Amino acid sequence: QSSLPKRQCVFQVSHKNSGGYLSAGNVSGSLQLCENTRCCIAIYRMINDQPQVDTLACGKVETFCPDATCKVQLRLKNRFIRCVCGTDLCNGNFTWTPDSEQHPLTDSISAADILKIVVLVMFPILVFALAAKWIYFYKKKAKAISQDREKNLQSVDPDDNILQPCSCQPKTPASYITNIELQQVVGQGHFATVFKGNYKDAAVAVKVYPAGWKDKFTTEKDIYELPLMRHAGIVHFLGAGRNPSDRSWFVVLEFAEHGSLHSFLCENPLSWMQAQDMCLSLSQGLSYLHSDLHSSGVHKPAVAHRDLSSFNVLVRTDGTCALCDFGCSTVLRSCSRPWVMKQTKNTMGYAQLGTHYYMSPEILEGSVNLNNSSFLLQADIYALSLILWEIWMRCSDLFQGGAVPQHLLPYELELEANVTLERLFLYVCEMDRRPSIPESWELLPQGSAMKQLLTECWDRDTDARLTAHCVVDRLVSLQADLSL
Ligand SMILES: Nc1ncnc2c1ncn2[C@@H]1O[C@H](COP(=O)(O)OP(=O)(O)OP(=O)(O)O)[C@@H](O)[C@H]1O
Repeated sequence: QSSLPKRQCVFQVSHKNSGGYLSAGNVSGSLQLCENTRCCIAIYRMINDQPQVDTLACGKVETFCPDATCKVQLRLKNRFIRCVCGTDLCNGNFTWTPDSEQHPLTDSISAADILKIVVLVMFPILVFALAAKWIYFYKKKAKAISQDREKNLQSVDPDDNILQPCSCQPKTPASYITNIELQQVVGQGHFATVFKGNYKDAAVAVKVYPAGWKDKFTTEKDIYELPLMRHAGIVHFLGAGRNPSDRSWFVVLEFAEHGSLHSFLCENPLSWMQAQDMCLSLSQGLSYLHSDLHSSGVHKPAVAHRDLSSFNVLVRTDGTCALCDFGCSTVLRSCSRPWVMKQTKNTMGYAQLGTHYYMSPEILEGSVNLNNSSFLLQADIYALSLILWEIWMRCSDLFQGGAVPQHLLPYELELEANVTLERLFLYVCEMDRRPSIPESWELLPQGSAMKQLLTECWDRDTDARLTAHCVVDRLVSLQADLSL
């Protein structure tokens, strides 16, 4: 690229996202000389069915732009039109007619593009319709479950045959999950209700799925039952079954006294050592989940969590963290690289599954390569970095001389609560922005290492992100450097 003259693109940005695109190359008037790309970009916002310029600039991330001219690509519920092209000033020459919107790209799109559009546009609609139906169904069931909560879970239905863990796991005795007394509700997720339960005077957590959510239940149970899944960084699985009275499905887990990391951080500021224990145990859990292990003839495949957030991390009494909620997870089979996904249909629905604050730029944008599932692990790393940021933002030792901020979700400050996917997309993908790191951290001995760790994990370039194993090493050496 260095021997070629720099690509010239028309430059015009709206106030909101000028920061991100200004850095893509030197601007002179309405002309920009691209620094690291040969692609120009044009983004139009649809207002009253008419496109209005949002951004014209050098592309920030595109490395591949085979089209010489600016061809319309529909994006995000048709509210934005975007094109990427690869000739000088090509982004200034954009023609649009309502027909091109109604029949998008019929002349030029490939089968892969059609698939992408179907996945991005049709799938969310389908999921939304199913979700609405489910909410109705679920509310009825949840009410019934709450009314029954004082009753014991009765013996499992032998016909369901789900208490047969894989041969590599210690067998879960059927008697273990009988006669669990359900107490109060401790969590209400999208799919299931989590109760605190009592089994032989010991606290357990019982996650109850309504009868219609067998798929979700099975995905989660199958992940817990993988060989060698017992690890301090993963909540301990005790058994699974079906309640014959209302046909609901349940998994029984170790009970984490402090509940989710999110609620813990809302209520508790942390010392540096507490924060460090949490970051380390969480990263170790993820590193273990991502690892492909062979031990004594037993194989644990790599697993991508795919819904990592501070809501899906639990805090134990000793202050360590454990991963939970594997209802969206995917097992990666690794006979030969690149990774092969076992559950491809799950992968297509990724964007709808994650808690959206934590969705990585490539997932938000839908630009992932579905043939190479290592992107699933890299998307987990992006989410991990946001959780590390959340933990450190509640660490009072990192705000000496000032009050520790209240707990905030990533991007909550910048985009307010209940941010839409569209605003998140603009902020994270188009503007390439991330949660802000306090300037005062630069004065701390560990500040620059923390900043480097976060920025390398939430890098726009998925291949540049650290592995979970590497995050563990960095956290350990961060602590070791401070102890010197
Ligand atoms: N083992 C446990 N011990 C204590 N609390 C738990 C446990 N498991 C889950 N919870 C609580 O229940 C909440 C919901 O659990 P979980 O995320 O597994 O449910 P879900 O329906 O799959 O949620 P999601 O909406 O994220 O898919 C957690 O955020 C946590 O507060």
